[in-house]
Amino acid sequence: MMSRHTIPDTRRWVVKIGSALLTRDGQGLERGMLTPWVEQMAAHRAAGREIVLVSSGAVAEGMARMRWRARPKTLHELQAAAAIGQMGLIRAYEDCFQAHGLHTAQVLLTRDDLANRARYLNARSTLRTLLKLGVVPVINENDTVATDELRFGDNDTLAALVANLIEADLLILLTDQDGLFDQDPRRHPDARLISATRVNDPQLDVVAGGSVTGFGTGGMVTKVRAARLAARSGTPTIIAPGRGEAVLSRIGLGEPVGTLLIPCQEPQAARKQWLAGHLQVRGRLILDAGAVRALRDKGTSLLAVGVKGVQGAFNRGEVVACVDEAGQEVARGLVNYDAEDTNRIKGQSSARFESILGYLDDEELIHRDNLVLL
Ligand SMILES: Nc1ncnc2c1ncn2[C@@H]1O[C@H](COP(=O)(O)OP(=O)(O)O)[C@@H](O)[C@H]1O
Ligand SMILES: N[C@@H](CCC(=O)OP(=O)(O)O)C(=O)O
Repeated sequence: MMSRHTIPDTRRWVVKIGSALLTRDGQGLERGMLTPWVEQMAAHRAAGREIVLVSSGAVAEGMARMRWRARPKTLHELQAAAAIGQMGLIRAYEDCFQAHGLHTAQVLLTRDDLANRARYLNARSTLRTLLKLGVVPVINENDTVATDELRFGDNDTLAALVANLIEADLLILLTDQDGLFDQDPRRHPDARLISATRVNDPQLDVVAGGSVTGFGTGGMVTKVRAARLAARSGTPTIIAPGRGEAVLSRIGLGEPVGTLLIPCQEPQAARKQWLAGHLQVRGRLILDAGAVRALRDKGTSLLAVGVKGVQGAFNRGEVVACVDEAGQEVARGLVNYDAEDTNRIKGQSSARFESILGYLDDEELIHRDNLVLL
């Protein structure tokens, strides 16, 4: 099993710096704050590690520049603040990394970019190319265009999906606390730090609370969820204190910093991770009990004969959720027929597809290679 001892051998890191840490309670960015992190990341780069940075703080920096004291309420003001602040964020990182002879690249992503297969593959190749060129990508959500339904919302989720995208060896979430505690240390001064546990530890759902500062988003809830997402590519997560002395250097040495969340499954194939990380599905297929058993226990493809109902308007090749009769999601996958044709062939064996539809594309409704169990 992986442990702290294996961390020094990790090569590709995603480091996320959270809003709560960067904003200094709404005062905006201060370059001096970035200096130690950048210095340590540059040292890791020089030692052969690849680093992708996910940085929050655009909205807060935009607010500070416009001298807005309260977080704006309307979406367009928030998006304007993000656009203003992102300039400062990127400029600050560029200056700091340049001082170490390193180039940076700005990458702004929306949830849709990772949900669309072609754009996902493009983002992956671009990031890989940047890493090969020795550049440090600095990623944030593209807040200017992201609408509510299309948002990651918090950068923990974004960082985890980036870790999946590039199959990172380690995800580090730098925050304003020493790590994950058994209760929120802001409210309970006697809270105790959890040093390491597996991502499927049910205790995690009990202890992780939300964010209370008004600057961070999601708190520990989204960090635990991010660790579980990252685990799909076999990537362990460390939630660590951004203000801790030499925090990134110590993590690289395998020292017991923060909270280590350990994956407990074999890494999934990249295509399956993409499916599982898909935050939006186009439709739902309601399966009978036999089909649920076949998917879960036998790892088979989904056949139309086991489908009782079809919901949503989806096209061939889009992602749909497979739910049991109680509505619980069992799996998701890329469907081989559009919603209208799926409705016509549901409950039927593939031998009848041609007479019903006038053509036969695939015998399976979802092939097992394009299906991931949840
Ligand atoms: N069990 C817990 N352990 C540590 N912090 C917790 C816990 N539950 C809730 N929190 C809160 O999570 C906050 C960090 O999350 P957040 O504000 O979203 O930061 P960031 O911007 O770094 O993502 C902490 O300031 C803390 O108040
Ligand atoms: N994209 C937003 C950050 C979202 C956010 O606050 O996330 P987090 O750092 O996880 O609390 C920004 O740059 O302001």
